[in-house]
Amino acid sequence: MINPLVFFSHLLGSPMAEITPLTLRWGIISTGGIAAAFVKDLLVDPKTRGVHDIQHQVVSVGSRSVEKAQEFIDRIAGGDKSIKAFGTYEEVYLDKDIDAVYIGTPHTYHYTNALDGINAGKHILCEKPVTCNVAELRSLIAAAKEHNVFFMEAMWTRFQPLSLEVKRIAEEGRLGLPVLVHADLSGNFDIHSIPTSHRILDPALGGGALLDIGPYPLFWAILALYENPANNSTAPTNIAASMLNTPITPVDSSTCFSLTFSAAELSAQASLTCSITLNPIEPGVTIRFDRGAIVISSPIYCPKEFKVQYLATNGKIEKEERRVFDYVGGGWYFEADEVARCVRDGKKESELWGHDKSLLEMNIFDEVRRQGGYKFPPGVEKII
Ligand SMILES: NC(=O)C1=CN([C@@H]2O[C@H](COP(=O)(O)OP(=O)(O)OC[C@H]3O[C@@H](n4cnc5c(N)ncnc54)[C@H](OP(=O)(O)O)[C@@H]3O)[C@@H](O)[C@H]2O)C=CC1
Ligand SMILES: O=C1OC[C@@H](O)[C@H](O)[C@H]1O
Repeated sequence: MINPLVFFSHLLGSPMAEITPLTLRWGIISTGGIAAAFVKDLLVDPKTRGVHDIQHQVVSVGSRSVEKAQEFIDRIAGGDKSIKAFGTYEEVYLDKDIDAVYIGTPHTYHYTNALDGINAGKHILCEKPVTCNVAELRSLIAAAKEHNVFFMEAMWTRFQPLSLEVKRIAEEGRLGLPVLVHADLSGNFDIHSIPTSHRILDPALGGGALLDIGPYPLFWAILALYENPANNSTAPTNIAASMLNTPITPVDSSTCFSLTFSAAELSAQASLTCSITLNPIEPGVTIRFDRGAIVISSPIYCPKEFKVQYLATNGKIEKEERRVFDYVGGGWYFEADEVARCVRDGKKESELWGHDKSLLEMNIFDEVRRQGGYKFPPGVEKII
């Protein structure tokens, strides 16, 4: 017989729950900037964000050099002696003490790294963009199904409390249906000062604006338009794109792409831009509806506030509500919590950022690159 107190408090993630939290044991691939940010967040006590049903443990770190792996553990995890430092990624995939692998290498390595982890029977959280092209992604999804493991692109913004609230308001009906999304992510990478071997400039590492920061404006279009029930999960009927190249290497410095959703009940468009030479703008995202707007502050990968504007019949703003979000840590642990819960519950993909959304993203990026004339150097795409 189910004890209702335990049952309901489990659903609420309450400390009253008489359950042992699941500990997800992580192996980390690479020691770069995002791997450091992700691991710092894994080390934040989940109770500080009201999470009591799962927890995280960093078990091993793999780098192309064992010294770098150890230096990473010393710098990020206070030299924790229980964390293993490996000088190859393979040792992480084969580590019997881990459940899941986090991949933080440059874009063009994601396919091979994720495939190696899947083939070793590990659950995978792989940085965005999940692969170079949709063919690679299809192959990874097939491999994950064959090996019966969880697989997800690390689209961390989807799991942040602000995004969950934006989605709730967007779909509750008061604003009507969404009509237009404007979203921009720009970041000045000082491309004239960094080496051409930097991952943001090197085409062999998938350099340029689209693949690195394009996922975020697209994410907001997916959340607001693709996910809207009136869209019935249909892909855009039109994609139009253009790219500006850097004068330094053949990667895009800025990209504009627009999407039209008109196959189902929804008639809506997204106008999306990204740049590696411009500074961020405010607001980063505006979602316009029949009867109002949601206006989201930069940085759009981890916004801390948004405004909801309700329009009167004359089109003037009759009411504006401001919502502010704050939390300890960087905000990457929300995606890690999702992985832990999915693994605990035997799910092979997330309901919030499932394979369909990564496939949509990579299909759109392939088309934007085709229209913009962005080609990877030969051999970079492992599957075409
Ligand atoms: N979700 C988010 O907020 C963010 C996501 N990202 C994504 O994470 C990925 C990595 O970005 P970032 O951490 O900034 O990159 P970094 O250059 O800082 O780190 C990449 C790491 O990958 C490893 N690596 C393996 N092969 C290569 C290679 N040929 N050249 C360079 N590094 C290599 C290295 O680790 P080692 O030497 O230890 O093997 C390196 O430290 C990208 O796909 C990016 O899109 C980036 C920033 C933020
Ligand atoms: O994911 C990202 O978000 C922040 C950017 O600065 C970074 O280059 C990108 O990879």
